[in-house]
Amino acid sequence: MSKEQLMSQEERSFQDYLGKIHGAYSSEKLSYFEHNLETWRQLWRVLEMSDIVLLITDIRHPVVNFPPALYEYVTGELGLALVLVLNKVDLAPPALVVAWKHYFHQHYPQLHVVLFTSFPRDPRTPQDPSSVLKKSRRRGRGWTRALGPEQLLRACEAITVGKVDLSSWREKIARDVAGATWGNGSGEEEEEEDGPAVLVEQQTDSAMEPTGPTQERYKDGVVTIGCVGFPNVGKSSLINGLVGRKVVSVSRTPGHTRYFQTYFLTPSVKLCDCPGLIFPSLLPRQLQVLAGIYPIAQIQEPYTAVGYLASRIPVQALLHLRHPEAEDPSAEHPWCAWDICEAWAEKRGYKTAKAARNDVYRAANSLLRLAVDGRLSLCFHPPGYSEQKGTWESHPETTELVVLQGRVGPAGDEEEEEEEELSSSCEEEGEEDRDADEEGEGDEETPTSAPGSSLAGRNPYALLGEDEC
Ligand SMILES: Nc1nc2c(ncn2[C@@H]2O[C@H](COP(=O)(O)OP(=O)(O)OP(=O)(O)O)[C@@H](O)[C@H]2O)c(=O)[nH]1
Repeated sequence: MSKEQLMSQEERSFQDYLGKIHGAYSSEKLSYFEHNLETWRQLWRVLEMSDIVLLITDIRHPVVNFPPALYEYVTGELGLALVLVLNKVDLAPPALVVAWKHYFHQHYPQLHVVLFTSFPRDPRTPQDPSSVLKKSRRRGRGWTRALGPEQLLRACEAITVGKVDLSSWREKIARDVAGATWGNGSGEEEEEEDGPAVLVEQQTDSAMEPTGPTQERYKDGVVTIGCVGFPNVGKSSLINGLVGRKVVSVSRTPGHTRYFQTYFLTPSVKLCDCPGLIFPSLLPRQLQVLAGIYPIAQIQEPYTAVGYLASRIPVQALLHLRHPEAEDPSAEHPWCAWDICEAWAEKRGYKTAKAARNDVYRAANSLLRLAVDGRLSLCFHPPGYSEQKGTWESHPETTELVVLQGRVGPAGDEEEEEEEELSSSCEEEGEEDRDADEEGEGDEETPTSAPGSSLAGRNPYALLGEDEC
């Protein structure tokens, strides 16, 4: 088939596909999903050129980010190894992470499951609740602190056994670990001395040409690892974490990566970063919002999603909110979503421009952003988790994960936190703001402590209810 024939066939099939989906399900039921064929093409091309596919998911809601159709296609039709990366494990209790790992092993036996975080934190150290208002920034050698490269290497060694020499990758990890342990924190200087560690290939039109799934595997002794997943699950951060420094820009705005790029991690390991892509599903709207699938800027009625969040984690306690009608702050008052938004607007000083009333809509958007960013962390459980919680908590892999995270954290000079003015207005998700939204590096502002820390010493994870799944 010529390139033109194939392109037009893809176009037709895609239109058919969209037509069938929209014909079978009402728009209220269907989730927000990718309608741009170019983005799907990038996924197909990345899968075609890969020897191993990494499907990156957010540990807070991994099933939301796991399309079973992709599993079937990659492992069945393409016959490739699929590594499921449960990413951002710093945002979930270790026992829950391990329970999810086993859930996926059990339901999708061909998966290799790897745990990862670019921001490891010692789960034994109680989290300061004022960290809700803080944003972590990574600088210099901070990226070498990622937890998971070693596990990922082991999975790739098991997959490629005898076909590619991955010793250069193993040596790189050893160098990174030594650097992170013995480095003196002035990462940026060291980085410059190291010189460029990776060769970045910008993709041209020819890279977008289909190669067909029969492409030679492990061409020239190089393993190509394709990183795919929903927007905002941390694909770019994971690549930075593997490389050990920032090679890909990271943003909390979903859809930041637009074109796929390849990076040589070592001479025999090539990484390929694919733009995030949302698969269609029948997920309720509130869940789509909290999982970062539905753009917050497009929500007309944010209060139901706030209510969904607040009925699962104690938002008002975590944010030290005072009930708008409370004369006596110690008295118990029933809260509704509107009260929470009103109290948050009051606390943050959000006022409407005209009447200078509390800007409840802005407050609702702000709360949803805190949830999507993971600063108010709502995690979903695999079925049956609550009944077996004790078993998962005492599971040897949980203990291992706690020790591992503790060994990497706490953050040193390489990671800084700063209190952020929480933004929530709709225009902030506009085109021109995307670049401004990119997470910076090297910002040297002094961390500030947030007022009122009576929750200090309490772990917000422990506050999760039992019915979140
Ligand atoms: N807590 C935590 N946050 C993370 C981690 N990895 C990434 N993030 C945050 O998640 C957001 C998205 O990260 P990216 O690496 O840009 O995600 P992406 O999947 O490349 O996003 P797209 O470009 O939209 O496809 C950013 O705010 C990151 O700081 C992690 O391991 N832990």
